[in-house]
Amino acid sequence: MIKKIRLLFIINPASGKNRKIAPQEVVQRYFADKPANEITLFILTGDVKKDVAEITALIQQRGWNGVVAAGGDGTVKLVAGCLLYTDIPLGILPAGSANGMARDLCLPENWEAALQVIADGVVKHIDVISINGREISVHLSDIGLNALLVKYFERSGVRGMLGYARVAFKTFYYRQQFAVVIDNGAEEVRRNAFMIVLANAGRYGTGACINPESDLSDGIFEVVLIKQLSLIETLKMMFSHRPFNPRKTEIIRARKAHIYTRRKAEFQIDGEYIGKVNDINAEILPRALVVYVTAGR
Ligand SMILES: Nc1ncnc2c1ncn2[C@@H]1O[C@H](COP(=O)(O)OP(=O)(O)OP(=O)(O)O)[C@@H](O)[C@H]1O
Repeated sequence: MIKKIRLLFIINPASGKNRKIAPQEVVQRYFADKPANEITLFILTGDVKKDVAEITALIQQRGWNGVVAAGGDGTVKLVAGCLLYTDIPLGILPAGSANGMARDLCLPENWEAALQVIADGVVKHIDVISINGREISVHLSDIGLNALLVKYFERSGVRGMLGYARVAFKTFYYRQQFAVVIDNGAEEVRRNAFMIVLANAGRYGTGACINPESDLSDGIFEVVLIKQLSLIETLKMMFSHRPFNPRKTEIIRARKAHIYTRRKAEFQIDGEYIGKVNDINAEILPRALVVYVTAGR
């Protein structure tokens, strides 16, 4: 008997700026010869509050087999927030410009192959980080240098690798160290750092490995401190995709952490610039989210 699946697709029309074909076309084409399946499309409007309210209501209305985020990490985060503790699996159609979470889950970049992963129905429970009790981070959040890069990048409107490199050099030029106190319940650590990462996952969308200890289902997250930063090191991490020099980083494992910076610093969550902060309470929500994964991974 053919298994019937009922899927809700949340599509971000603004993700992956330069794409030639809309994800909904690929979804409709993929399911055209599978009429037993029921597909519903929801196109995000950009009004986050309204979108979240409508998606939450839709999720509660019907028995979905899965809800798919078609977009980048920001879209994945938005949909994940609506699915926490529901046991409804989250699928990812990597339609963003960088797709860090899809990469960390080793999902295929090709959309038909990514849809096949969802149709295959293999799932895994993963952790999520709660931030200040009102936000979640599924992938990587950080304070300092990279958040400044995200801010410049969002505001500059530039696209593509060359535009990214230009903004990255500008960010690097204006880098600043700041004093930070990190308390994970077991110890209080005082350091100077250029950047502090709250890492559920391991790699940025560029492929740069920031957290070699990443395990999405281990019930802990890593606080990664970048204490020294040279241009060569940064380029190496961005383009060779090897982990950052361990002598210049420090990794603190935590279930809960309080992070305090004397001076306010830039903050980003899953690729979205949040603003300046100096006080963050982060806590792991173990296995709060179910995701579709490639069989055998
Ligand atoms: N209809 C829309 N118009 C404009 N912006 C939108 C719309 N829907 C969602 N957004 C915004 O898109 C952002 C999320 O984009 P997302 O991160 O998924 O894509 P991306 O930036 O292309 O990908 P990546 O994070 O992989 O670089 C959110 O800030 C969200 O508010």
